[in-house]
Amino acid sequence: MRIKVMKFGGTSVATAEARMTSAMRVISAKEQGFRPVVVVSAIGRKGAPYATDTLINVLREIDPNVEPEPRELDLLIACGEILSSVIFAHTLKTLGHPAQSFRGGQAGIRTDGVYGNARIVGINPVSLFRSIEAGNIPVVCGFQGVYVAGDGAPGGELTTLGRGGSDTTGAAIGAALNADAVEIFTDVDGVKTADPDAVPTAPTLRTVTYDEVAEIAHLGAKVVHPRAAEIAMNYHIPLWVKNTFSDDEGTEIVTREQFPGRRVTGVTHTGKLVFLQFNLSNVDGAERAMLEGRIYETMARYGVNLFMLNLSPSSTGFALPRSQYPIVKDVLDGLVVPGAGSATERPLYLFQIGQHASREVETQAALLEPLGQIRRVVAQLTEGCTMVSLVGHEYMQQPGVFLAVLRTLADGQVTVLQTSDSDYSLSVLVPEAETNRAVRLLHDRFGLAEVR
Ligand SMILES: Nc1ncnc2c1ncn2[C@@H]1O[C@H](COP(=O)(O)OP(=O)(O)O)[C@@H](O)[C@H]1O
Ligand SMILES: N[C@@H](CC(=O)OP(=O)(O)O)C(=O)O
Repeated sequence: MRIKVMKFGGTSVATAEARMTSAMRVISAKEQGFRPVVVVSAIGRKGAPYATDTLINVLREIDPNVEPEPRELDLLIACGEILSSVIFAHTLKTLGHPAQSFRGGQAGIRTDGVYGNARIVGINPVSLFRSIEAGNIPVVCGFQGVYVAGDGAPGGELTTLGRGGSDTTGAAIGAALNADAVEIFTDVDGVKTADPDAVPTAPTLRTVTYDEVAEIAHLGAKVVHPRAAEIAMNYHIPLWVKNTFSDDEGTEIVTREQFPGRRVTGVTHTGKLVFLQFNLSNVDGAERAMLEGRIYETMARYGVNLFMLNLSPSSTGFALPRSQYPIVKDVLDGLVVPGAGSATERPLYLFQIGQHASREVETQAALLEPLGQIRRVVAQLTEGCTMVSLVGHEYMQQPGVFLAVLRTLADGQVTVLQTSDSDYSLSVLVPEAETNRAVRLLHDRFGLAEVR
């Protein structure tokens, strides 16, 4: 059985017309002899009545000061994909092609119990195979699964896979069904050398490797979810990114062996970030590792996505998405960590975010005053920044690339606040207002308009 998984993003199912275009692509795959399995995202983008962001706001608007429970939020936002899959399946039916919609759990997608950012732990595709064998086109809700705890609720708990997670559903279903290909349909021709909003002339890459695309995605390009690229790579599933609304051939994602060589692939940028640099010069040498451990354990426990990590004998720091900053401020500002030693001698480390102590920190300080010596661990706070990254393979560690990045930005009068690198990327933290300019400068400097 030649199965093709076809994932349609929010814009590809946004209107009846868009759904018709998407449905015709599914029918065409069926006519070519494939057994299509569809994965859909919620209808439309921010502002559309059933888009994920709109559903999140339904709870936030009740009282912005009360964070919704992640479990409840997942139950609500998963409705966006449920609505979308039923409508899409019915659209196919009206065109004469039997179709059946499936919630993530009904499609056999099991996850861990991390609401809002669950990971798929296994897929039992039996219901999808049955549906296909009965002549249907299954239409699976993207971005959701079910967590079944050993002694928990018998039907399990609904979970979502993190923003943009329908791509992950597509790749995972592709792996579970041993699909011939997974196609991610969106509103651009494929993976481009930069976000077309920043560089409208950015060309579409014809071929990228799984690790390049995972890096591009991790460093901010929404076009494919990094976990989708990882899953497709691990299970050797051919992956494509295509435009629902054009006949462009799209981007094929392949292994490094299939596409060796050295190049700069693209420039990406993240959304708004906040940068925190903790001054540890006040901390006894032996206790630094303990405090660093405490900071990073806390970030991991709250699922905070960290960028630009740095560690030195006197400080440690990282950038994080602006949207996650309230959680971090909540847990770290005013946190008290006792140092080693007897109750009367040990220092009490008091965390403070920003140069000016909040009321929370001052209250803690006043309460702790009689108990021992307080040592403040102050984090310098830089708000309103983004990370711009040059992505490529076998290139980043070449002598001179880093210098070229810094010179280009200096000549363009872009302030660089921090830098970091990995095997596949070089990143700079810049003021948010300079993001698009920095992307364009690097795109020009590395000749990306010519890359294919
Ligand atoms: N390097 C890139 N290549 C292609 N698209 C990109 C890139 N960086 C950012 N994007 C953005 O990603 C969008 C597609 O992702 P997304 O909004 O999640 O679509 P969908 O709703 O179809 O899943 C494009 O409209 C484009 O603006
Ligand atoms: N609807 C979810 C999941 C998703 O993947 O959406 P899209 O494919 O439209 O990016 C979200 O907005 O996060």
